[in-house]
Amino acid sequence: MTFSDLASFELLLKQAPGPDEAAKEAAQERNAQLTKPAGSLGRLEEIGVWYASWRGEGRPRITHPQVAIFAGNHGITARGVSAFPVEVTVQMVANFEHGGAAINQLARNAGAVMSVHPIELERPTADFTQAPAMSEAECVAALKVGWEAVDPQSDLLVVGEMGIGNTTSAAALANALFGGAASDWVGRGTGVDDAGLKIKEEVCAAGVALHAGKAPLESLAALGGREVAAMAGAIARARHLRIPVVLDGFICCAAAAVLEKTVSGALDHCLAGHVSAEAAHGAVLAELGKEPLVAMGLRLGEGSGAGLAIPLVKAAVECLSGMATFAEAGVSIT
Ligand SMILES: O=C(O)c1ccc[n+]([C@@H]2O[C@H](COP(=O)([O-])O)[C@@H](O)[C@H]2O)c1
Ligand SMILES: Cc1cc2nc[nH]c2cc1C
Repeated sequence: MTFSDLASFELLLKQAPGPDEAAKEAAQERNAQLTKPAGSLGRLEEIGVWYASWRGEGRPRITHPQVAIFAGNHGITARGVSAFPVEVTVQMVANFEHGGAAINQLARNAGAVMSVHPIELERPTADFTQAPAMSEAECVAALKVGWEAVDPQSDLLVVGEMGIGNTTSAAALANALFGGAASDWVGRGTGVDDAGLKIKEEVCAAGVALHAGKAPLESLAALGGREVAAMAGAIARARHLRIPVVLDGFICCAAAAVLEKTVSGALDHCLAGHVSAEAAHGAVLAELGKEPLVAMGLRLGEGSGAGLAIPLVKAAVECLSGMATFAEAGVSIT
């Protein structure tokens, strides 16, 4: 299964499998018999049943979580939209590869295997206030990096990103997808001051105006970045492989939103891992109808919020599949 242009990628999105209703019913039935008052594990119960429905098993386990980190560089960094220099992208890729980043610790903490995918860092995207950030072919190539990064053997996926300037790209994408004003979607990213925030707003508004009226996947090419497209590709592939996904912060969710806006329900196999401190992340989650698992004020990206949430998803599945039923434990119901 593959794609060669945005139209064939869209077709794949439309052909994606849905949840397994028999597995869902089996998990619900099992959940109802476990040694606890009905509903007393709260959202853990919902998450366990949701996970079972995507895996097609009434009593699943999570043994092979995967964290895939994508990196890209952005032409709009020349406009002064970040608190950090563009070289930090490649430097952080080296840090990921050497195990020194926050996500390395969070992935290990979660028992996840981590892969790092720098995408043509030496060739930044075009400044989207002047031209589309990527051609269709460049966007398709980046979608494919994500598509191919997913290990078919994994049973939970986190996608994360690294890309100086990408909160501006994500803000423009969210603005194009959801409407409103640039000021609704820009935030401080790595920590820009008020002057930087104003530049971000202008850059976002100019990009959205230049590329107005495009379909969501075309907006991804016009306003996104290579790491943004790769995350979208990975999330779409995970759906085909029935691998549930934990979404990360603002940039990850902007990438995911492209899929949802292309095909409604395209993110039904995804949970929101956390709500980032980036100003508009909550609004993106609200648009996607996702309730975050964790709200701890993170605004790092690189998959960190989702990595932090993996153990919660594991906990839900362990309870569903590992607990004894009332009958097995000899615990009285009445
Ligand atoms: O995930 C988030 O919500 C998030 C919020 C703020 C910043 N980031 C990270 O910071 C970088 C982008 O910030 P900036 O200021 O360069 O646009 C990029 O590498 C992201 O991983 C990520
Ligand atoms: C140091 C640093 C680490 C990051 N990790 C993800 N985005 C980042 C941005 C910066 C600046």
